[in-house]
Amino acid sequence: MPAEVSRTIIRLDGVEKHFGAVRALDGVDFAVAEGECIGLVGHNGAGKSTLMHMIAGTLSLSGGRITVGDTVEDSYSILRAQQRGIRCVFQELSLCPNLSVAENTRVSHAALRGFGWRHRAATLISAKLDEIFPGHDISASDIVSDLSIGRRQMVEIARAFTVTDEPLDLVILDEPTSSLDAQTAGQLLAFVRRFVTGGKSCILISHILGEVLGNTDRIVVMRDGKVVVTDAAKSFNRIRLVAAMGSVEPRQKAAAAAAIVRTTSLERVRARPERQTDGEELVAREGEIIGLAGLAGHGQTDLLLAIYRAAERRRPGISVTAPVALVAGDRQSDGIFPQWSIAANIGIRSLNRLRSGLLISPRREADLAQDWQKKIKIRTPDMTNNILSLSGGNQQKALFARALGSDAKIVLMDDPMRGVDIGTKLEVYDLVREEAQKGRTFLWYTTETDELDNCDHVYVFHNGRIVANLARSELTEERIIHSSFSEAG
Ligand SMILES: Nc1ncnc2c1ncn2[C@@H]1O[C@H](COP(=O)(O)OP(=O)(O)OP(=O)(O)O)[C@@H](O)[C@H]1O
Repeated sequence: MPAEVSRTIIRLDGVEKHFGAVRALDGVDFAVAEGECIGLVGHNGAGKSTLMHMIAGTLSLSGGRITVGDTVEDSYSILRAQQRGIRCVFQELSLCPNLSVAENTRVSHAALRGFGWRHRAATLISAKLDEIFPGHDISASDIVSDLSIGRRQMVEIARAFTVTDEPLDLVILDEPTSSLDAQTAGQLLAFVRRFVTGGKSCILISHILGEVLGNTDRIVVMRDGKVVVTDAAKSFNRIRLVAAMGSVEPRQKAAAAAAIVRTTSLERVRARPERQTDGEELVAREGEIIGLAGLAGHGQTDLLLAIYRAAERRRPGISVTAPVALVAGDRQSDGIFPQWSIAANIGIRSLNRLRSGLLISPRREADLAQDWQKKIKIRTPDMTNNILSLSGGNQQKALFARALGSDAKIVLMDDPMRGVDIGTKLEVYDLVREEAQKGRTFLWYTTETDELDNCDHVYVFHNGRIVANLARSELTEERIIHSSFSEAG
């Protein structure tokens, strides 16, 4: 990026944001130049999303100053940001579920009105989906609630890049690849490079450090509400980046390689996907960590949910022999109870243990919550705060605590590490392996190939069927991708 000649799109000076006692932003200076892609990284709760809310105008400042172009903005707002060509794709998706993809496009473009607006909206969004995600199978007439979370994320991203009568200079992408499989994420990152090469700007927030190192021009590291390091992306490697975030150096490969001794072959789950016709089944035993892999939306989540339901009520083709807990991947729609405290959200799966007589003991609930707050570092001053006061990654940690803190012998994980920072991820991997050693069974769907290193063996899915069963020694990215495109017999 030729910094001296580039126009500054937006500048923040000494920006503060307080939520009660929490200083989410504590004097942040930050600027975006024309034609650059900035990578923004930091631990869960570091303040990344809050900073993006400032730039997108969705939250007001507690202190400091915002300048867009040459204008100091005194009453900056979401409307003003849009007029100045600034858009944001937030972590929590904002599409209206009961509307179609085209109708959702109309919602963010007032210019799409009058006769034939529906057709114009459909053409606009379809063209952008084709440009960013060639080969996608989303129709403009699809109703959003019928789409998988990954496809919803694709629509939300494509919509942010559509242009009618308002300018478009800067797009903020807050963990945009969290629900996308590796191939779709690659399409998006390639598009982002084309976008910035064309003179536009992007801010990319991601916990997948390879994405940031490989696709951005400049990296900004946040820690506890402050910007602690800003430098050219090429001056970082993984070790420097992880150190700047204040986390430990990744060691999962070595740890995962540690021999896992199985003492029993007690079968816990046996499940055949509905569309499986060749007799192949998923089998999970006591103390095993079983991976589910393949392109997103190819039946992995469906099978986990079927197993979850089978624990309640018999289903053909599935046998489950012990209590089950689920860590949902889509925390917005089936994970958290938004009206409840963090502690209540964690305790809900352990009510029997928390009961004192007929009532839930607040003391026991608080103890359980505190114990897990320490174990996986849920960043909050008070576990009785509402769950929505947590950053996205910390909400995800609370869902982990709910499942691991329960008495379930079988834990189903539906791509649960999305949005969890690298330091915590490694601790959770250790925890999962420890729990497996003690006899728990894990079924773990993940879109991050690295995570499969923690598994004893991995079932690869394609078109709703198991197409390969790979032992840990056979696991390579190429092998998984190759299997992902093959057909079951
Ligand atoms: N509405 C709110 N009420 C109270 N506290 C909040 C609210 N929103 C954010 N916070 C707090 O502000 C801090 C920064 O949160 P933020 O969401 O910006 O973090 P983040 O870096 O985006 O984290 P993650 O990687 O988990 O998404 C956290 O301590 C969070 O709990």
